[in-house]
Amino acid sequence: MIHTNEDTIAAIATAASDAGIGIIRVSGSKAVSVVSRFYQNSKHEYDLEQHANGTIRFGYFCDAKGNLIDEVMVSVMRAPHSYTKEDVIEVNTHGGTMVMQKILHELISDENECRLAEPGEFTKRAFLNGRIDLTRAEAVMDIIEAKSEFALSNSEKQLRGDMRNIIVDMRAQIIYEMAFIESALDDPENYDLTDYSSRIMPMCDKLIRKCDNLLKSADEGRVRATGLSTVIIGKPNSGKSSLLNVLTGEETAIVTDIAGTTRDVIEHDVKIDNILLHVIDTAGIRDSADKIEAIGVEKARKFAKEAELIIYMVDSTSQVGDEDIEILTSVKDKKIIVLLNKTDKEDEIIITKENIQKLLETVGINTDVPIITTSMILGNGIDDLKTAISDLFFNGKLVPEDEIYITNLRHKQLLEKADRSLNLVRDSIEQGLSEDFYTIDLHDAYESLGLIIGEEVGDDLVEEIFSKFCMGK
Ligand SMILES: Nc1nc2c(c(=O)[nH]1)N(C=O)[C@@H](CNc1ccc(C(=O)N[C@@H](CCC(=O)O)C(=O)O)cc1)CN2
Ligand SMILES: Nc1nc2c(ncn2[C@@H]2O[C@H](COP(=O)(O)OP(=O)(O)OP(=O)(O)O)[C@@H](O)[C@H]2O)c(=O)[nH]1
Ligand SMILES: [Mg+2]
Repeated sequence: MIHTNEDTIAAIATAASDAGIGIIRVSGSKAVSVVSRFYQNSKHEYDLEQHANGTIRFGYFCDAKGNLIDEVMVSVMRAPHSYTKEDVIEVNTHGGTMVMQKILHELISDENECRLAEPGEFTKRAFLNGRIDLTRAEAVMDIIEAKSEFALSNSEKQLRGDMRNIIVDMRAQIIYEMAFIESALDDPENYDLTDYSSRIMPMCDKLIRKCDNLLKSADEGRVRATGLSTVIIGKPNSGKSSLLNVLTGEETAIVTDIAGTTRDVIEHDVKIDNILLHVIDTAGIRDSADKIEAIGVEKARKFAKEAELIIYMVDSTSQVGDEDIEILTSVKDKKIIVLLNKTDKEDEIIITKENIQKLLETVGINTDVPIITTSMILGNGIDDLKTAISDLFFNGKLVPEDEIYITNLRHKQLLEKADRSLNLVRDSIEQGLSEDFYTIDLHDAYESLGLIIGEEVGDDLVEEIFSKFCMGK
């Protein structure tokens, strides 16, 4: 059967796991009549067709033969006042996977009337029916996937329409100039292009700056949203796994006093204030005859190479030397924080911050690398570590700013394209080319920005974007 946007669709909107309540959502012109077939009110006196909009009522959901499946609550939201702008019914059942599946199965059994929704199809309809633009539809997905305070708050801003408004505003400025040029070329008597280039130049610069600022936010936005990949490396027994455990607040990794305890990499997401870190604990680096340990050491080096942040762990009660130089050299171009650990063993400390400073100089690492004294046993130095991370990556700003960050690769690429087109407009102006030259590039910029909010976007792209959504959304 060919799926169309006119079909009535149904899907489980809540998680596919046992929960208190589950919602099965139905959308489309047949929604009310399809659900009516299975819905009974306690006194049989009540008809779904009469159900007041936006209200919820108790009743029974029975199968086609009239056998009770579950007691439910049903809400009706008629077009256009619904999520999809179509008639929407939500059946609230007990949230067992079995009961939700059974009800869904009844609803979609008669395929001509109602079929299973594709992933993201409800939100796709909200977009196609004009309730939300593409950035807001994408925000819905981002909210569901958000794993940090930042990711969530940024996506909520996008859902609110902040991104859309910026783009709409930029496009309005572009189309105004395009219209002006066109009118002037058609009707030179009434529209004067004398000195026009000195007027359009500032506008162009402003738009380019806007693009550049948004693009700048993209890299920071990604780190903030998906987490900073952070690798803890150092010699065996320095306290790397202890740090991971302190950060996660649980026994995530095995800690013993035997050098070479950690062999494989251990990964864990850790939230530090508003920053999400993807922390990777690794095997202590040394030459090992043990085959398994040697593989672990190789892995540690590989992960360190791909990391965005290196936490270099040093045992302050143990000599530093060639091995440290060798490890630090391999990560010298990364952002590094050095932890000088085990400082609770006051009498045994032989390595100081100054020694580390010298070591870093030997390796040729910038001397403003933070060196923090810590004790994993006492939990000392963790706050300093947090501050150092926020300084390194966010200039000390931990609270998300009110500005919106670009976190979507599609938006980033289209903004880059618009940026390039606007720079071409700028070049044309500088070269004193005639106005009709600008319009081509202005139009390209206008189109690229339009694709971000979903105007002039083709069916293929719409399919691709919404197919990444989850079921029932
Ligand atoms: N039960 C339930 N909870 C949900 C949703 C839902 O669809 N059902 N949502 C989504 O998945 C989100 C809420 N988003 C929504 C956005 C708009 C409309 C809506 O009906 N809008 C209409 C009418 C607005 C009104 O009456 O004020 C409109 O914009 O025209 C519904 C939900 C999160 N929680
Ligand atoms: N006194 C003291 N002992 C610590 C501290 N941090 C870790 N230790 C101890 O040092 C030993 C090694 O700690 P681990 O966290 O397993 O060290 P590691 O760097 O993961 O070691 P490998 O996995 O072998 O590379 C354990 O006995 C820890 O209890 C600290 O700050 N002070
Ligand atoms: Mg370890």
